[in-house]
Amino acid sequence: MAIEQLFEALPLHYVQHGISKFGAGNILLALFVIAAIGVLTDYAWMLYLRSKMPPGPLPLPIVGNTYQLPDNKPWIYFEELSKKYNTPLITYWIGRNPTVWINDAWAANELLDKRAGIYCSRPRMLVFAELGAGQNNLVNMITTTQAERDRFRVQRKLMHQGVGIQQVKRYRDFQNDESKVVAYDLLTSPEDYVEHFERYATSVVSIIGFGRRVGDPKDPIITEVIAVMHRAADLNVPGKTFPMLLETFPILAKVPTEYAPWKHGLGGKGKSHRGHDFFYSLAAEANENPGHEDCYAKMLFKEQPKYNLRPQEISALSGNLFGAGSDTSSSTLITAILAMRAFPETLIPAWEELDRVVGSDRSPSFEDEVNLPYMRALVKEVFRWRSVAIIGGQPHAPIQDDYYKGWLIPKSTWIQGNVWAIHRNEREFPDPDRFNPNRFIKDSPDARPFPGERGYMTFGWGRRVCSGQALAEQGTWLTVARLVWGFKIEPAVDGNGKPIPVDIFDYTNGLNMRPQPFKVSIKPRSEPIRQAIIREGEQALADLAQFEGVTKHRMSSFYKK
Ligand code: HEM
Repeated sequence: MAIEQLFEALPLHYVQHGISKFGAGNILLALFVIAAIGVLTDYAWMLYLRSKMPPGPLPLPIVGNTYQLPDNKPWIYFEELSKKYNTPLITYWIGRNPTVWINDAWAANELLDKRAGIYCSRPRMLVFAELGAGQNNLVNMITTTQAERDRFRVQRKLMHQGVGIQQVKRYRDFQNDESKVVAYDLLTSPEDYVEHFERYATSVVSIIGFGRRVGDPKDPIITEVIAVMHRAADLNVPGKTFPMLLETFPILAKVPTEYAPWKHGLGGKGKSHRGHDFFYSLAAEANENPGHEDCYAKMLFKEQPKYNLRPQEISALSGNLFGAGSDTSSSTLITAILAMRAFPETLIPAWEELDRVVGSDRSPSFEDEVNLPYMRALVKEVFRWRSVAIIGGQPHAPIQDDYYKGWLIPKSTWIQGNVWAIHRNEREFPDPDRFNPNRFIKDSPDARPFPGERGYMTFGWGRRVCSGQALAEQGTWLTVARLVWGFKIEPAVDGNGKPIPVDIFDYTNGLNMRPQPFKVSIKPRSEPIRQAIIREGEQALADLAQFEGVTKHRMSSFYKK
């Protein structure tokens, strides 16, 4: 920060005057000495902090450990480091910025859940926050001052009014209908399963938010928003290239975008609000449309005077439904298909249970959940096996200095929960890459103690735990149960009739990860089941007709402006 201010405050005429008085060589020498002292002092400070903080590799001056980072999936590397140092926490320096990586469920629970009041903030984030919606978006909100915490509470409350545990029960009918449409669509184009899942997830949040369903998998609201989410997820992986290096050299963010290739593709002054204008326009349009009085956008406009909501806040609150809810939920369903394809033996007990409790004439409903313990365990294992938010979403940050096992965790440090490492710890999940629902069956020899009642940390922690968790859990349960009930998930075959293998490690590199495209055969399990899927699908489409509608807004047109 001090460097930035100095840079900004250095008027040109001082420099010219200095050169004529002392000579360019002397000036350069003086600058070099000052810079060297600056770097050494800074490095001494880094080493001092390092001696107090959880262990990790030795950082270099200025660049820290940045250049030791692997090109891909750094969470695997951090898991290895944690094993190497034999500590649940490690410190890794991206430039001059230390990040504490939590690689163990019990440590994550102790710090982020039990000490939630301390670890409730986010750190200063340039790429994701300051060049975007900043404090207007709940996801980024720093909560170090009382005023910030008060605003955070308002935003969490408003999110809760939309997708809190009690609220999401109201959405079950149309969520169930949209899930029936997925099964119906899989009958005609099973090879497009990714599109069907994306349409389902987007449509559910679109009905909640804007009272409008999304019936066409090619609707730009799906393709454009998911593309933006993938780009954001890629940008936010800790890396040794720009834009992540901006986090450690914030001064570079001040350079005008036209002279700063490292900022291309990010927001910029005057342009960074385009995405927000888009979501605000969607919300305002929904607010003016007659009908669906209980949609989230209308609620926000109703509450606007009471909470003095800024347009950017309305935009972020409603946009988060898409941003946080559609890619995550659809990626989880893709993972479920991969798991079923790679571990077919896990479907046999599920089919036995579904056939006994539900039968072939209808698909499972929310009411069946209580009678389907194996299905419940299978869905929990989907959440555990390959969690979509693989580094726990955005970092947390403590609002004061804190200590864990004698190590210092300074105020505002980046704290990242390494869900990859947490969910692959042999102590809690023996043979962790095996998809094994028995881990979640009570008293099973494969079950192990795990902090918290759910048995996984897929949705984050403490006061920042995912606001949409209840919605995502109920929808994932229902849709996965329906897929298992309805379909045989088998190897696809190539031109020579040979089964096409799948790779359970072949995932994307984003902060929200999903399997790379893979081929699979999805066929109805029996004729009566096929008939039931058609019957229910057609009925669901008729029920959903009340939500048909089009928007005049396109995200791409906002970006072209
Ligand atoms: C499978 C689906 C989903 C997964 C795995 C997931 C996971 C996460 C994770 C890990 C976080 C960060 C938590 C933390 O910082 O400790 C998060 C935050 C958040 N999620 Fe989700 N999410 C999902 C679906 C949704 C949905 C459907 C919505 C909304 C409709 C949503 C809204 C949010 C919001 C608003 C936050 C920010 C909370 C805050 O910073 O206070 N998520 N989510």
